[in-house]
Amino acid sequence: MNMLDIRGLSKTFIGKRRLRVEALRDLTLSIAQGEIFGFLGPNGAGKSTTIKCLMGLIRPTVGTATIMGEQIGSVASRAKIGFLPENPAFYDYLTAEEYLRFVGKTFKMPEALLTRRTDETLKQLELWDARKRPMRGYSKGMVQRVGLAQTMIHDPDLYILDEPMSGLDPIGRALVKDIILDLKKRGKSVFFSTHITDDVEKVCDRVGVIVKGQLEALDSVENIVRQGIEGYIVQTRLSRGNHEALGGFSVVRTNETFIEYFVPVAGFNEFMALAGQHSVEVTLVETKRKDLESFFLEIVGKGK
Ligand SMILES: Nc1ncnc2c1ncn2[C@@H]1O[C@H](COP(=O)(O)OP(=O)(O)OP(=O)(O)O)[C@@H](O)[C@H]1O
Repeated sequence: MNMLDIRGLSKTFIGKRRLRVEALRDLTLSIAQGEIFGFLGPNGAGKSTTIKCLMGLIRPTVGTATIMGEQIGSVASRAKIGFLPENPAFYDYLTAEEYLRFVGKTFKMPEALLTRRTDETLKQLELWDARKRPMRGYSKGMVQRVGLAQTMIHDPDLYILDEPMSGLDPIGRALVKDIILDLKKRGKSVFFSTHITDDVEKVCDRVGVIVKGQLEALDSVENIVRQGIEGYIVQTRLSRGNHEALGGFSVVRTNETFIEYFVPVAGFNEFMALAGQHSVEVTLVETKRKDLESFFLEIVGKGK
């Protein structure tokens, strides 16, 4: 059974002066157990709308979705998820420890388990030293970490996180990435939204790119990166062989020891044959690939 199954989900908002906004159009996708899925899209693409539908906070106009077999919006489906909203707001007169205990109680966790999980989670999110302080004195990064902590307290199998790295400094981002990877190791599934490609490249198995409410691409990160091979940077020793024979290839860099050529994928065999025939010594070959960022920008560009 899939952890998450979305079938033809659409949401149209009727705004001021009865203006229609098609925030989400016919979204279909599934998340398998143990999968980390990045839902990537620019601002206003429909990421939060999707997540709000999955959490039962708004009703889809058309379509359905199930979470481990339970209909979205049902109490049974909500109990199976760790959910981080886009801009979490807490009862800030509570301490992190009190708040986590409060959340755990809403999941009806038994006392001994709740105490153990509260301590573990506070430590994992590096909130242990601040656990007895009211959250109103917390920095933005600490509040975001409490947000993540409350998703983990009941140790759910599926995490739905709306921009979990937003507002965090590089250390905070690295911590969140480590936590997501740790969840994966423990067989958990994560669906998270972001507009930052680097977050996806580092932690995700698969990515869906959404633009203007439409899913424009859905593939494994590995495939995207592999398909993005543009060619090779081949380094050769300047003092060896007849470099004129390689005049058909563009030189990308040169210094007193080496000349580096850009060799397109289709020209690689020819380059190596010519280098061999003319005694040019090849010292290094590096793959030149389009990164996920370029892939994302291309898709967003097409969607405009
Ligand atoms: N309650 C609402 N009423 C009218 N339009 C809405 C409502 N909520 C969202 N929208 C519109 O739906 C579209 C998608 O918004 P959504 O918040 O889902 O985007 P997003 O991908 O999460 O963006 P961001 O990265 O900026 O958070 C936008 O055009 C937005 O203005």
